[in-house]
Amino acid sequence: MREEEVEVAIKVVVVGNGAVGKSSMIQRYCKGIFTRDYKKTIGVDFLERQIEIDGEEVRLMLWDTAGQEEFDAITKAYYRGAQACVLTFSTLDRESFEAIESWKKKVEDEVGEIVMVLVQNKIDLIDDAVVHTSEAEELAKKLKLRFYPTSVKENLNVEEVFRYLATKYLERLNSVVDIEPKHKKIGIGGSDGGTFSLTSSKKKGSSKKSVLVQRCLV
Ligand SMILES: Nc1nc2c(ncn2[C@@H]2O[C@H](COP(=O)(O)OP(=O)(O)OP(=O)(O)O)[C@@H](O)[C@H]2O)c(=O)[nH]1
Repeated sequence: MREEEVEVAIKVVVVGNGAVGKSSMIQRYCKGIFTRDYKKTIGVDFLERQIEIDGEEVRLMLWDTAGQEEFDAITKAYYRGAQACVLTFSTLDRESFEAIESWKKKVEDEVGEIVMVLVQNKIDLIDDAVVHTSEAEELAKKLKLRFYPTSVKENLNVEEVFRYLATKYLERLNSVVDIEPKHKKIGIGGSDGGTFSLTSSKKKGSSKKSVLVQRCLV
């Protein structure tokens, strides 16, 4: 077992109906760009970005999944091992809002209960909205999720969404590491537990936690 401090890696899946802005959100967050072109995601894709939370390095691996049902069989396989999820719908697409609970279920059926957030994208087009923010807030309350209205185009709240997920995940991780006996292998996140495993190696007298995250994607 390695003793040095190892970064935490978090697999985040971004889900929601087609054309709600999932690929755009990931591109904005990881590459700082926005494009008007719509190119349907076929299957899955992933980008990553490293951030710091309370002095801790966190690597976010953002998995972009196709919104169309025809790709369900492929995308479901990629939910495995996810530790966080962005449930996305569009301000201009009522169906995408109504599909949120089924997206949540699809993810939870694969990985169990993980950190999630509800996102209403394209808020820059609020004048043409077919879903009101108050309805989204109500849904978030019902599902016990944090809600963020975002505009990927205007770069509004995108950073906040991913920072929230990472912070929440670290909170859970740290509380699990604190209560686990030393040197015991633990899993957090997906119910299959097979994609990531964490080994606590907290040293006596050391206030700093050292968490080994092994990445073994299927
Ligand atoms: N006005 C506006 N347009 C956006 C925003 N986010 C994305 N779009 C546009 O919406 C369209 C669809 O965006 P994508 O990111 O490809 O959507 P997706 O959810 O990945 O779609 P699938 O790959 O089919 O699942 C593109 O034309 C984007 O430019 C936003 O915040 N505001």
